[in-house]
Amino acid sequence: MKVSVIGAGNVGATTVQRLAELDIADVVMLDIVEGLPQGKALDIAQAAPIMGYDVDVTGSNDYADISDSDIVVITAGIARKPGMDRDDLLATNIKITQDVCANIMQHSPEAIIMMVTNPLDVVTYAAIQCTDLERGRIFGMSGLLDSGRFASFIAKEISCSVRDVNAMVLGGHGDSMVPLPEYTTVSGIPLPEIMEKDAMDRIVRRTINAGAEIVGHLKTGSAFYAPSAAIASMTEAILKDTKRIVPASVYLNGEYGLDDVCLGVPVKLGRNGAEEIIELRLTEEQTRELHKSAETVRSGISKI
Ligand SMILES: NC(=O)C1=CN([C@@H]2O[C@H](COP(=O)(O)OP(=O)(O)OC[C@H]3O[C@@H](n4cnc5c(N)ncnc54)[C@H](O)[C@@H]3O)[C@@H](O)[C@H]2O)C=CC1
Ligand SMILES: O=C([O-])CC(=O)C(=O)O
Repeated sequence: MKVSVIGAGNVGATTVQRLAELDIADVVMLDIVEGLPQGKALDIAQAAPIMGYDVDVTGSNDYADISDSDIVVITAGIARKPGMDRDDLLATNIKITQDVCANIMQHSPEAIIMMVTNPLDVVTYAAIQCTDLERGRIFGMSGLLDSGRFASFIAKEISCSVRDVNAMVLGGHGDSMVPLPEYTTVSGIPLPEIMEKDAMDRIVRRTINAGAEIVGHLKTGSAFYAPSAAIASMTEAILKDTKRIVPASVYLNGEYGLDDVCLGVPVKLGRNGAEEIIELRLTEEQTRELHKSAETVRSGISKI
């Protein structure tokens, strides 16, 4: 099997490292900067005998090298700095995404595409417009990351193992995201039964702001360890056809009462990508929040 990662920056290179360590597919890392993907790929390949993985890791500036990929992950684009919103990246990253998608269509048209570049939901919509892939074969990673952050804050708050927390965050990957405490459990126990409302509200707010919190610390860019973990985990679910259910940004065609927009909702991941959209029974308030989030994404889409 073969996975190509476009963009050899923080998210791209860390994703390649994680994928290599999973030992599930050969990996090609591509970037426009000459030498960058080659150097990082060599470094990761030289860790193979020490870490014990057998897959090939190569770096390239030539799209011919991504041919016959099973999955292409797109991380190419600029990242935000303190004081910026993800939407501030739109103009630059849409152009990059259009260029990258045209190249993928030329060199690996059968691949499943996972978008990562921000602003995630708008960029995913733009990528869908540039490709003629079946729905489900192109989607964005964000909800698994946001849910992971939510789960990590919950585990810290109640001092329990993160392994027992199963969190759910829907909506756009931005300030309008919709963490769902009612669909979040700790060892099967619904979160509202074991956490005070004040604490829950505080953790929800921190989850929504989690990307910006890291940007504020790093100053030079944004998060990449947890994002790459989410990408690698989703890639593994697809390659191994595990049918994991995780939130991801997909094109909605009537689901949740929404049309012609990309938004984070639970999907089933398998060999054909996001194979099924799961429709949760939301309360009126949750539905209102999800629709508000869709409006925010739509306003970005109108600027493409
Ligand atoms: N969906 C999500 O949850 C997350 C999304 N992101 C987004 O991922 C993107 C990448 O972030 P980082 O890796 O931290 O940035 P980075 O700046 O470290 O790396 C970006 C890489 O893209 C490359 N690039 C730019 N234009 C290109 C093109 N036309 N073709 C190929 N490569 C190109 C650059 O040379 C650079 O190496 C950003 O837009 C960031 O906002 C980051 C974290 C989470
Ligand atoms: O905050 C950012 O710009 C990067 C990102 O999407 C995240 O870490 O959630």
